Amino acid sequence: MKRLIPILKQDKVDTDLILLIRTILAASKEIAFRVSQGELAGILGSTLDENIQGEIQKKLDVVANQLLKDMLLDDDNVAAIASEEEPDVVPGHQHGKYIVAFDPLDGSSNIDVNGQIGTIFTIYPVRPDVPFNCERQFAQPGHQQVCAGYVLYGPSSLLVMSTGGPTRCYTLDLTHGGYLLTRSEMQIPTDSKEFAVNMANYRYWADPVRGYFNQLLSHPNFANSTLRWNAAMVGDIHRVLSRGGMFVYPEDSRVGNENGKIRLLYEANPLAMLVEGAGGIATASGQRILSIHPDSLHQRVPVAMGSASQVAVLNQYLHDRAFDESTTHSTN
Ligand SMILES: O=P(O)(O)OC[C@H]1O[C@](O)(COP(=O)(O)O)[C@@H](O)[C@@H]1O
Ligand SMILES: [Mg+2]
Ligand SMILES: [Mg+2]
Repeated sequence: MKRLIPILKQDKVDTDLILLIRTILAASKEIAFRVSQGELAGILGSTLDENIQGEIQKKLDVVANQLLKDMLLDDDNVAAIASEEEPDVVPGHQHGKYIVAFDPLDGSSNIDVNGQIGTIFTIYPVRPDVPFNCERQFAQPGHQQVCAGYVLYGPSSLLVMSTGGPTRCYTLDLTHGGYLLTRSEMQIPTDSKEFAVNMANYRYWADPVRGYFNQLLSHPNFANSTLRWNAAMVGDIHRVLSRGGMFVYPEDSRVGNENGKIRLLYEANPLAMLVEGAGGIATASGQRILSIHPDSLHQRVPVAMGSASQVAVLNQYLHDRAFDESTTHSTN
């Protein structure tokens, strides 16, 4: 089985970037160990603190965030970091070549029930035109990412990562502690019957979104459709990368959810790079996610990503409904 570092060298990845990836993965192994220890490691349950998202932080959110922060700030290649659990940019080294953003623990609501959880990360080159430690460093569209990945802490710990080429999957080998290549090129089937959405939010959706899911649940064209929802985007996207399907988190009428729940910088962008690298598509209201120019660290985007034709059908439906509504209004 091939090991990670020789593969990155073969892919001609910059040496400093390889060292930085190694730093992130060292933190992920420590998190994987704590996760496997569960209550024995005292990582279950909540803190009394609220993060910038207005969510009560889980103990493991805080532990994972601190582990990644400590290790990254020790790395000279890092100019600045951003995290779901940090309100602002955390400055690193003035001459660092890269900036890193991460969701230290994705699927927080699954922690106390031993469900699937993960860590999502993304790396960009530092912008030479703005100060190394300011928020504008992170105002780069997703297609500027030089590396994106997640570690899924499940029955086995898996790393899925791209440095711009294929989306590859590695398994953490507990016998020698390294990630070994287990899937050299993940390819998403173009079509699928599986979809992932939190249907309980139906009441908050706009009519066109409701209309699409009404069709999905009743129209003969969509017979045999199957719903899967892991409550951890990293787990749902891993299933999509492994056997196809579509992940959707629409905008809705709840306060704060005007753009849905998924954060652009450290959730949507890295997962979009992996999905596109595996032949799928990743959109926000029909627009390519990787072309969006971020305007704030924790901004959210409505998401539809996965099997290309499945996502295209959804976007076409929403586009047609929006068009119908606009023509109806203009003729009234
Ligand atoms: O509670 P809901 O509506 O099912 O939302 C689940 C979604 O929220 C998330 O858990 C948000 O991520 P965090 O756990 O990192 O906050 C996603 O992973 C998941 O897809
Ligand atoms: Mg998350
Ligand atoms: Mg999180």
